[in-house]
Amino acid sequence: MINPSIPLVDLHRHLDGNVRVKTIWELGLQHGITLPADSIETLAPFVQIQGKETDLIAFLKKLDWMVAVLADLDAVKRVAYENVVDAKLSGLDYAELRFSPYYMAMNHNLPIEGVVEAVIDGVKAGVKEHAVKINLIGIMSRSFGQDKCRLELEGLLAHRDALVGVDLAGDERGFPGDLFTEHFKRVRDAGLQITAHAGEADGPESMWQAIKVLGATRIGHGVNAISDPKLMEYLVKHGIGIESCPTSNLHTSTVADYGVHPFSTFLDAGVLIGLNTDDPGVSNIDINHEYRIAKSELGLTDEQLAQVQRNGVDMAFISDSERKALYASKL
Ligand SMILES: O=c1[nH]cnc2c1ncn2[C@@H]1O[C@H](CO)[C@@H](O)[C@H]1O
Ligand SMILES: [Zn+2]
Repeated sequence: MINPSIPLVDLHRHLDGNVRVKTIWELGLQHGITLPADSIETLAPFVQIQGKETDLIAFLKKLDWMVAVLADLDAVKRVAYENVVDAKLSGLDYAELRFSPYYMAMNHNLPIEGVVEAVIDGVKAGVKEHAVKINLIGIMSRSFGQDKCRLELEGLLAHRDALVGVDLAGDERGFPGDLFTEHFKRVRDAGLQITAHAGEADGPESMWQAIKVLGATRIGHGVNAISDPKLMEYLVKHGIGIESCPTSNLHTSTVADYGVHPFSTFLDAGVLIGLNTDDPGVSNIDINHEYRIAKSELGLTDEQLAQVQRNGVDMAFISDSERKALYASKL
């Protein structure tokens, strides 16, 4: 299913949506934080999807316990470190881990910039011990509004050199992209790449905005593009990458079931589309699961799966020489 001669990548993976249940439990104990359950087993349903949620907002609530236990910067560092270990354990050659420093900081009033530093430190420590290539994408969590996102951006830009890009995540419907026009101008001025969650909880207009107003060259999810032929054409013509996360789409009720997921419509149209996990801890999946689903439920052939695997490498926020080296590492 996964072609061993092509690098395996995951470009859409929330580090703060991938905290191990055991770690939530242990950090809760360590810091005297009251959790909604009295064992690891009974805690799991509070942080992992059971079946599916009614919408994106309900899904996102599952992440709240993952950040509720981040009582100090050591906890943040631990979570970042474990994310690298998890990426390695799932067989990834390269991952882009994204995180929202304000969301991680807010429960215990941690310094936003300190959270960014702790994530960078944790990832560095992980990479040192485990041979896997990792880059970081900073998130602005739109659900907290323009001002909080400004603070978040400042914390991120203070460590601009440790990042490859910036993303916009959270409540897409309630907080449209154009609220963050100024923010993304600063991101572009800083020379960082841009991806944005769009076409997940809202329609094609939200994707146009992400591309034309914010400057996104990749789109997270983008499921709803298929209702706009002009947009589909634009994606192909301009090589805009779609970071698809099918199981997440099922869990947020963005699609009713795998059978109606438009993944192969994108592929057939020639859109650069890849497979990713989104929030592996919340969805209780890994990247292998997504490739299995793509074959058994989305109906992709082995050839198409290989194309998707290469698409991931081709849309990664890395330089051409890094891309070459990544491909060469599998030959
Ligand atoms: O599937 C998703 N769609 C939109 N936003 C998301 C998704 N998963 C996580 N986040 C958001 O990303 C930030 C944490 O990294 C949080 O704002 C969380 O709500
Ligand atoms: Zn996401």
